[in-house]
Amino acid sequence: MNYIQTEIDGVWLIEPKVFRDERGYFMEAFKEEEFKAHVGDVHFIQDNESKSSFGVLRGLHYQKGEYCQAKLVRVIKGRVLDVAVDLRQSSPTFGKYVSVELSEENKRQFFIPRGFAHGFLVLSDEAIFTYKVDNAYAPQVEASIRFNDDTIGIDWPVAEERLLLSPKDKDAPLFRDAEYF
Ligand SMILES: Cc1cn([C@H]2C[C@H](O)[C@@H](COP(=O)(O)OP(=O)(O)O[C@H]3O[C@@H](C)C(=O)[C@@H](O)[C@H]3O)O2)c(=O)[nH]c1=O
Repeated sequence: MNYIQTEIDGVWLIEPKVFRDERGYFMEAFKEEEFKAHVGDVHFIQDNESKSSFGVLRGLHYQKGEYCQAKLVRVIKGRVLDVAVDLRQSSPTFGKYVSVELSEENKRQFFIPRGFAHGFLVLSDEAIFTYKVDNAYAPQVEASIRFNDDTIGIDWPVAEERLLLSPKDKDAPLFRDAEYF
């Protein structure tokens, strides 16, 4: 696997080695020791999966305080634009974001450490998204930031009229009202 540092410290792009033959392909999707050596000692405790159709935008999500989560995300069907927003107040990239296209074809993975908000937009007809998290789901402290907040200025490649968001995400607070880390 190739571990590539992104422009935001702590956010990684991971490219698995894919072995193709006449049967199809094989790849190692997660290797704890290797992950630890490159990225750090993250103990994942839960795997999640969601399916969404074109234009679905989930995010920007985070869990507050001690329930914050690191996420290792990937796409097993379709194509998405995945985005991580730095909420770490002492970080030189506080308020900045990094985005990457993840797809069934490129099989890239994206690691988002604790202290970030995360979201993704589906670019294919359908996408199945799967991810590991290192902390328990805690609905009492889950929070969203508005996907089109001007301060963050994410360049989403689908027109707003075509987006489908949950009511909670549509009315999410702005970045200036978020809880930072
Ligand atoms: C995230 C989550 C949701 N749920 C339930 C709550 C709810 O009834 C249903 C759908 O939840 P949501 O609308 O929050 O699902 P969704 O919008 O897909 O939320 C996810 O979005 C992406 C961008 C992330 O980064 C994730 O951490 C998570 O916040 O699933 C769980 O039971 N466990 C979980 O870990």
